[in-house]
Parts: sequence; structure tokens; C-alpha cells
Amino acid sequence: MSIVVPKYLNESERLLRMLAGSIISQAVYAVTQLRIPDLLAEGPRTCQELASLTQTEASMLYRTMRFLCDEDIFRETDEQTFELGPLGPFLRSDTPDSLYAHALMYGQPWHSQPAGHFLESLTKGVSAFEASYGMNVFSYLAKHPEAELIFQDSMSAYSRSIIPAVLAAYDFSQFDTVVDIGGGHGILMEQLLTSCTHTKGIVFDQPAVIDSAKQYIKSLGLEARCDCMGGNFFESVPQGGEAYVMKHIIHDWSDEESISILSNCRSAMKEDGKLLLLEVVLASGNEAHFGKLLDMEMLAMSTGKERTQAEYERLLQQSGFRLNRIVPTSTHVSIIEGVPN
Ligand SMILES: C[S@@+](CC[C@H](N)C(=O)[O-])C[C@H]1O[C@@H](n2cnc3c(N)ncnc32)[C@H](O)[C@@H]1O
Repeated sequence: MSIVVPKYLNESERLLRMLAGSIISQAVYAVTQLRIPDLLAEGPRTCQELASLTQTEASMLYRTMRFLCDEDIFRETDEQTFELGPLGPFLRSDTPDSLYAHALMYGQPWHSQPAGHFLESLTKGVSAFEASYGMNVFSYLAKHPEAELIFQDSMSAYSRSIIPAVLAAYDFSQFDTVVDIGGGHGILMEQLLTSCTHTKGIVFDQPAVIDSAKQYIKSLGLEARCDCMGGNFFESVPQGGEAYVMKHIIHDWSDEESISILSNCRSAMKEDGKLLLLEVVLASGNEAHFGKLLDMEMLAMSTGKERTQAEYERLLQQSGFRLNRIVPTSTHVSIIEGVPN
């Protein structure tokens, strides 16, 4: 089933729809938080029934769901009766490729408010998050455990949808020890150790995050093959690994900050080690690419950016590596392989 921008819109309506983007995002957040996609998993329900199950005001819920039919999230099958549309299943909490946790994160004030500081960000040359909260997003999350949990859940869910393609595209079983720098709650490591049964792992992340990773790895019975270590990658990273993997880390940071993280990996790794960055690689021309949206998110939330192959080549070269090859996956994420220079 193909998804299209509603055809009924003329140019000025398309622009108005763009201007109302935050309302669309908040409407998606509201129905997801109410778990309406889960409630429609088994088939259509009336709006009255949904309102009573979610303790919401029926006529307001109806208007919200009617609008989200235009966005392909729901479909009105009968008068005031809805089923899931083509995008609806992705907002269920229980599917492998679920964006449920993502929708919850996008609705949080700390995620949506920085966009209101975009202009200030452009004029001052700092991220909108920094302009809004006076600190970088990771310092904010470390101080707000509830927000940290929502962020990590969202990253884990996103990772679950990407990692199978990464493991299919690259042979990680060639390594004895893989270190996942900024590994969050350990989802990548879980899947990697499950598919490469002779490999050992280390998950490294901030002290505020690593306890949850420890618990998660232990709950899977993988603790004998995986250490979880807390620290700051601007100071040092665990020594002696064969492969240093970073998924969606370098895009969070400026060139200067990235060089500091990468140089620490270079000092810690074995001479025949490999650096593996799991990132979007932007095309150098001006063709449309999903990565440009992620780049805007980086602009709003961090000092980082999405980069082209030439930019990654330069970054690696300035950190003691040579870009060996870029392995595409079936997703928008590629594996950028660096080797010591
Ligand atoms: C965008 S998330 C990526 C998480 C994970 N790699 C994934 O793709 O799901 C960035 C991660 O970097 C971690 N991080 C941020 N600053 C750090 C620091 N100074 N030292 C170690 N980890 C850090 C965060 O806690 C977070 O888990």
C-alpha cells in the first residue's frame, strides 16, 4: 500500500500543513500515549468505545482520529468507527518495528520545545536545545532520569529496527571482542552476541545509563560474555577491543568533539583493530535523502550533524584512522569501516 501526501492540497495548503507540523506531531503523540493503536490491533472499534477505554472526551477524540485518517494512521470504516491505517501498526507498542517509543519521545516538552528556538539557534550558532536549556541534551538527560528512560527506550526501539540489517551486511563474528561505545541499554550488543556466539562484548556508556544496560544484559543471561562499563568517552574508552562500534554517536557531536572521541578509540584499540561507525552517509549532491531530516534533528538537539563520505574521510584521518570502506545496509544506515593509519 503506498503512502502519499494528501492529493487534495494545493500549494498554499501544503505550506499551511507544514506550518502546522507540531500539531500533527502532538496529535500522533496523544493517540500513541493513549495506546489507541494497541486497542485497534484486533480490528475496528467505535470512537465511543475507545473514549470510554481511554477515559477521554469522545467528540474530541473523534476529531483527532478523523484528522489522523488523512495521515494514514487510522481509517474510518463506518460512522465514528475506526481501524488502523497503513501507518497505524508502527505505533503499536508490541511489534518488532514499532515506533511507539519514538512517538512518545517526540511528544515530550524537552524534545519538542527546542524547535521553538530554531531561529535563535541559527543566529547564535548554538543548537536549539542549548539555546533552550543552556546545556547539551546528554547533560540534561543525565539530570532527568525519567527523560533519560524515554530517550533510551526510543533509541532501543529504533535500534531494533536497524540492527538486523547491520548484522546481515557485516560479519562481526571475525572479532573476539567488540566494544560498543555509547551503547545505551545494550540492544546492539544483545543482538550481536546472539548472532555471533563466540564473540565477547563490552557496552560502554555514561554512568547514569550503564546500570540499566547491566540489568538488561543480565536478564538475558549474557553477563558472562559481556561487561558493562560506565565512563566518559571524552576522557577514555575501554582498552584492548578488536572492534569499536559506535551507532549514532558521531552524528551527535561537532568535528572537534568527534575527533576527541575517535582519538580515544584509536589509543585504546589493538593495532589491527577496526572502527565501525553506524551512521547515515549523506549523498554529496542535493538529492533528496532521509538523512537530511535527521540532520535537522541534530541541528535542533545537539552540536552534531549528518556527514558525507568526504566529511567522514576527513574526520577519520584527523583521528588516526583511514576510511577503509563503507558497507551499505538495507536501511538508511551504513557501516563506515576505519582502520588505524
Ligand atoms: C544517540 S544515543 C545512541 C545510543 C545507542 N548507540 C543506539 O544507537 O541506540 C547516544 C548515546 O551516547 C551516550 N553518551 C553521551 N555522552 C556520552 C559520554 N560523554 N560518554 C559516554 N557515553 C555518552 C548516551 O548516553 C547515549 O546512550
